[in-house]
Amino acid sequence: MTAIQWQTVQTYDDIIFQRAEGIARISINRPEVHNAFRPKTTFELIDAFSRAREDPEVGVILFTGEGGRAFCSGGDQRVRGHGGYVGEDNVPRLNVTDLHKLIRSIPKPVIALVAGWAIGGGHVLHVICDLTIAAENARFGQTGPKVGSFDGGFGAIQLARNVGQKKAREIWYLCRQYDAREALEMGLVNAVVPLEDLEAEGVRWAKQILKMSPIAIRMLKSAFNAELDGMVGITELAHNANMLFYMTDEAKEGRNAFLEKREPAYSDFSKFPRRP
Ligand SMILES: CC(C)(COP(=O)(O)OP(=O)(O)OC[C@H]1O[C@@H](n2cnc3c(N)ncnc32)[C@H](O)[C@@H]1OP(=O)(O)O)[C@@H](O)C(=O)NCCC(=O)NCCSC(=O)c1cc(O)c2ccccc2c1O
Repeated sequence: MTAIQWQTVQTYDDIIFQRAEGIARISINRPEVHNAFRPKTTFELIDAFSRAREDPEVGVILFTGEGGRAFCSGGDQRVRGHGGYVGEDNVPRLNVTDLHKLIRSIPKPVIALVAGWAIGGGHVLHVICDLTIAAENARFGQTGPKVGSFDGGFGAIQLARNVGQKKAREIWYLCRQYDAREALEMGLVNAVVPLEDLEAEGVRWAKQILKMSPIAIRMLKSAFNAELDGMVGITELAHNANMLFYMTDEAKEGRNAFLEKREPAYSDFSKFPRRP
């Protein structure tokens, strides 16, 4: 049972976006196809995640799928066309890349709550999340080489960071499926709980994180990413340092001197120590 009263934030066709007590809940709502995503689903997810990012009341995001039988089964193969997934505008695209980058860089923890299938591109989505809590009925795996696809981005590289190179290659080369216990053993998920407790457990983890320092959590996510994300990761960490610097009197002295049009030299930084 979930002891939380979710409020709808925004209404969409393919997803549900709710919020309560500092937690956002974003859920794929296409249970008839095991929550496979089409371009519209992905655009809606990007919109909801962006709103959750901008919302100062939200500290943690739960990412899940409706129906209890699937988190997500990846790209909707019925609309897979020539060079991508085809949306209502008839244009083929792989817009899930933008969702991957957003979940990666959003400065708030994203927790995947996986019931049932997390497979193909749906598996990649949980791999990218900061944490994963699995229900006992969860099943994990990649299908790309079976269905003529592959994800050489976070789907391969972050997976290898999570479970090690040998296991990641096994998962991709053999396209086997793994149950929740196996997933826990290999470090693919953080915890396994009964299906009926999944959401409550996610809320419990989120509430524990919400008690922590938001800036400490933000800097940690940024630091974990920076090691792996090259110039983009270092840029995010560096700009978080900017955010902290802008909070100091030293940085404010520079801004004030400019605004006050002080002459001849703008700023007076002499009172600020040069620390060891
Ligand atoms: C997940 C399954 C193993 C479940 O099998 P099960 O027997 O339990 O259920 P059904 O197969 O009967 O499924 C019920 C119902 O759902 C439909 N369905 C399931 N998955 C999809 C799907 N992905 N697309 C469309 N429809 C789906 C299924 O057809 C049934 O409908 P009915 O009308 O027949 O009742 C099994 O369903 C399964 O293997 N699913 C496919 C998993 C898969 O291969 N996914 C795609 C992988 S590729 C991908 O996701 C991908 C997407 C991207 O955007 C990328 C972008 C960039 C790089 C790579 C990308 C990428 O790899």
